[in-house]
Amino acid sequence: MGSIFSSSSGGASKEELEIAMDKAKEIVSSTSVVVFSKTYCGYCKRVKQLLTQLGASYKVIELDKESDGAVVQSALANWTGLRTVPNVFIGGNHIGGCDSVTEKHQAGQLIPLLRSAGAVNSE
Ligand SMILES: N[C@@H](CCC(=O)N[C@@H](CS)C(=O)NCC(=O)O)C(=O)O
Repeated sequence: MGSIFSSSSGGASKEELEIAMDKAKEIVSSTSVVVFSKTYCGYCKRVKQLLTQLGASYKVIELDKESDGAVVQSALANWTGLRTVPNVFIGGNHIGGCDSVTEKHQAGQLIPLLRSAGAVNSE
């Protein structure tokens, strides 16, 4: 039985957090690029636009549309230390939020990461 606070990010039970963590890890390990996002989040839109512009294939999990989205967000925070969205993973590695993705792109590191993850063509 879930906690009565299970819909809030701060009140998930240990079991709910473990289930959400397993789910997040399964998605990250089986997908080359994952953006944990919220539909109304401008930073998320920026990241999704950049990835689209670079021709990358990526999976988006809109946490505000998932019934367990708040718990998944808490599990991601425990795992990565990042409480906000977007929360981006490439090739199974944690990249971070919009600022980190943008910095990597400006440093010329994003496209190589996307290539080695098989998310863009590598010619
Ligand atoms: N500096 C962060 C900003 C991200 C941010 O502030 N995201 C907001 C949504 S637009 C957020 O996650 N707020 C808390 C929440 O929605 O739980 C980044 O570069 O990703």
